[in-house]
Amino acid sequence: MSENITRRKILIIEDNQTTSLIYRNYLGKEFEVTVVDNGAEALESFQQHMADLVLLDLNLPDIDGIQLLQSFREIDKHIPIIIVTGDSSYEQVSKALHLKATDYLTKPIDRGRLNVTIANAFRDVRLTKRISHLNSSSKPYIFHGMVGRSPAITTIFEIIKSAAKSSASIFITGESGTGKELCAEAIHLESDRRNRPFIALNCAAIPRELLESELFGHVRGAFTGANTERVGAAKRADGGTLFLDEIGELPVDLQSKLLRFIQTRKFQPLGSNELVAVDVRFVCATNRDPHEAIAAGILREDLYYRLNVLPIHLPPLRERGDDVVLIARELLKAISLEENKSFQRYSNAVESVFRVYKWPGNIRELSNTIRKIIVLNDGDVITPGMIPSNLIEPRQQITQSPAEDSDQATVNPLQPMWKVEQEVILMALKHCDGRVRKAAKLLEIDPSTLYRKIERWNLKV
Ligand SMILES: Nc1ncnc2c1ncn2[C@@H]1O[C@H](COP(=O)(O)OP(=O)(O)OP(=O)(O)O)[C@@H](O)[C@H]1O
Repeated sequence: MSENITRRKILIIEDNQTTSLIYRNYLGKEFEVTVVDNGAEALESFQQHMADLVLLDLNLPDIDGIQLLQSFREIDKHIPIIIVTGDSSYEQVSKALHLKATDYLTKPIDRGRLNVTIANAFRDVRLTKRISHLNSSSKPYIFHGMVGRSPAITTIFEIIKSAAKSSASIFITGESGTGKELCAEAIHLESDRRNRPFIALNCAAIPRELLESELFGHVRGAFTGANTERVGAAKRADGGTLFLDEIGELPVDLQSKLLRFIQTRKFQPLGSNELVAVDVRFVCATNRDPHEAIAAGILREDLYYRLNVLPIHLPPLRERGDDVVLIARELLKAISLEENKSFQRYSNAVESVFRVYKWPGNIRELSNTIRKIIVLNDGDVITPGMIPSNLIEPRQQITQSPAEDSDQATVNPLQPMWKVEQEVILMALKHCDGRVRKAAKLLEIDPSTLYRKIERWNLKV
């Protein structure tokens, strides 16, 4: 290795001398560390681009740490900023994460956790750079069944590829229906374990009293009704991947057993005195916010940190831009075939509705909606009249937030012309049950003009 490799720089903002000494001791060998003990100096250092990563204590003598974080983000959107709190107040952490802090640590600082958190933050920056390079070239958009071309999802494809190479545990978060199980399978299929089993256990779908036996198995006679021996998911996954979905639903005492299993790679089936050793890769998922689950005492913090070596957050469908249409088209092909129907495509207006609707149930909701449309209708083209009415709420397609609307109202009592036009078009569409031609007739304009306006403003018909 070259002697001249520049060490990465970490800016530490910490007013407690003992803590900053500990940081120097933990990080000084690997990184070039600069420590400042107040907000003013921190801002000055930051503005001079002295750092590749920032460790920011939120409780500073001269300035509110949250404010400082906000200023840093205004200067640099991408630099990893890890915040440090003394009291792990969820409110403060949540505020900081909302302001795009990369991660957080609570005091006292644990050396292992500090190293993992910093390594993850640097990894994310590397990936972001690779992704922006990839996004400038054309690329396939189906990855192990996951459809998408948006930067939000191609970032995930890259994370999966790089994470699959290691054996480290992976913690997937994301709203319900965002594809967490599909993502876990993709990790397995990308890894060297692909020819060994992928075992998924949905902790929310199994009665609590049966969970331990489902996970670790039991010997005959372990409990009333255990007439035969049962091999649990942990053993069945030997050599492969064990996917624990809805990990927050595991009772806390079972979470301790799982933690021991992860640490030792050994477990005891129910009713047995013998330890069974296996080689498994852990992937787990939750649709809860893990920090909230920890604060609520539902998820053990030590288990979370054990599993969260490589975090993956799946973005909701509404943040994946035009992927919604790409996914909808793939689903149309597959479901039409399954249901023996002849649908070939969506009308432009329907695709506009898909783009504007927020999809709270994400891809599962999209898939269910498309199946419902296909089952209940016939033809080649899916048209607005076939769409369930819950997808079409008045004013939903005007993308301004209510805050923007009210600002506008206080400053200027008159509406801009485009807005008046949008409202009239929406009223007409609503009046005509989304039938564009009928609405065009009512408005005395050409249907093609109306279609163009619907497209341009992404109006929901
Ligand atoms: N990017 C994608 N492209 C196409 N289909 C997808 C994509 N992501 C998910 N799906 C499909 O959406 C459905 C929901 O996915 P999955 O079960 O993996 O979500 P989940 O996040 O695990 O949901 P839950 O939190 O409710 O368990 C599945 O049918 C899956 O095949």
